[in-house]
Amino acid sequence: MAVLYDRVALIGLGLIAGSMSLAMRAGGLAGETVGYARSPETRAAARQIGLVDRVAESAAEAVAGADLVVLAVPVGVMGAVAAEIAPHLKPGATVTDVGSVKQAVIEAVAPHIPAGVHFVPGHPLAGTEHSGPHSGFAALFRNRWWLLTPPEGTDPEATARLAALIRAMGANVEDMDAAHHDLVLAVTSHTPHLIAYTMVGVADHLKRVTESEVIKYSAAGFRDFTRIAASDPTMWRDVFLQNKEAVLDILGRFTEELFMLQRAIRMGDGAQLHDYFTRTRAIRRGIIEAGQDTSAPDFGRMPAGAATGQD
Ligand SMILES: NC(=O)c1ccc[n+]([C@@H]2O[C@H](COP(=O)([O-])OP(=O)(O)OC[C@H]3O[C@@H](n4cnc5c(N)ncnc54)[C@H](O)[C@@H]3O)[C@@H](O)[C@H]2O)c1
Ligand SMILES: O=C(O)C(=O)C[C@]1(C(=O)O)C=C[C@@H](O)C=C1
Repeated sequence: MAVLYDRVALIGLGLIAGSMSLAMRAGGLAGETVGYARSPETRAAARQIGLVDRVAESAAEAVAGADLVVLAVPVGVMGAVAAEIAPHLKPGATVTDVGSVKQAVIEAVAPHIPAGVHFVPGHPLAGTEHSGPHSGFAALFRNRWWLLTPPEGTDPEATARLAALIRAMGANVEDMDAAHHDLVLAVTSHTPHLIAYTMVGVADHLKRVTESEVIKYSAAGFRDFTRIAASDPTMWRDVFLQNKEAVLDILGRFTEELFMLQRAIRMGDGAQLHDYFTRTRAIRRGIIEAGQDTSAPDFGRMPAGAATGQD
């Protein structure tokens, strides 16, 4: 594989940045990777395991001379990090981010990007419940979608080069409008996470009544909820605060459906329940027939055979 960027700076050294670094190393895609994270413990851990080629002591040092800068921090601090690095960006460089929310990140980051530097926002639809410098792995993005939401007027060459890097890491790239992205992700990722957090919270309250039974007899469905509910609290706090409108919209619809099902149960309306579950089963079967495996944790997995990157 050819080197696509001579120097790549990764700001934040957690699951996503770590996985990118390892994937770029595996494919020989970057001349050098330089990383920075705010906490000295994270920088020390990254240095110890050789997560990047070089760990910098400041964000400014990390981005100096970098051809690609990746913002891989919680969405709530993207703007502050962009402000910090802005004066140190190399003319002609590309800045991208991997945040789970796009409109709020664009609003926070774009005003800081100097003329002559390209900003191409993005979001890999791949992750796990783990975080931190030890959690990354090179295959994370393989056969997953990676959405790019370049605002109008973004340099097409900068976007195409970033897309080539993403494909070389094994993912498939699609462009999407940022507002549409936020609504889609509110349905497929953000609200499901909130529901998982809530369900585990309910079980925790119940534990006082049932003692250890909740854990002891937890079946696959509840186990999947606990996996999702183990996700990083800072990341998810920021996602809900930064994608507030779309999540509240979907949550409102969810609550209406839940009340409707609650009423059907109370009224003993078996036909309504059966009809509803028949419809949802058809949706799941339709997804599988289209070749998309939706088994947790892969909301972002591509239809089989859609990968165009290396394997
Ligand atoms: N975890 C997922 O499943 C997933 C998937 C796709 C996208 N994302 C997005 O990717 C981004 C990173 O998520 P992650 O899972 O890699 O998180 P993580 O918690 O594993 O890593 C975040 C890193 O950012 C660092 N950091 C925090 N504040 C900082 C600051 N002000 N300056 C410099 N470094 C700072 C932390 O020290 C840590 O190294 C988030 O915006 C998240 O929404 C996450
Ligand atoms: O599999 C998981 O653990 C995830 O939560 C990954 C997941 C998702 O919801 O699909 C979470 C947040 C992201 O922004 C992208 C991917």
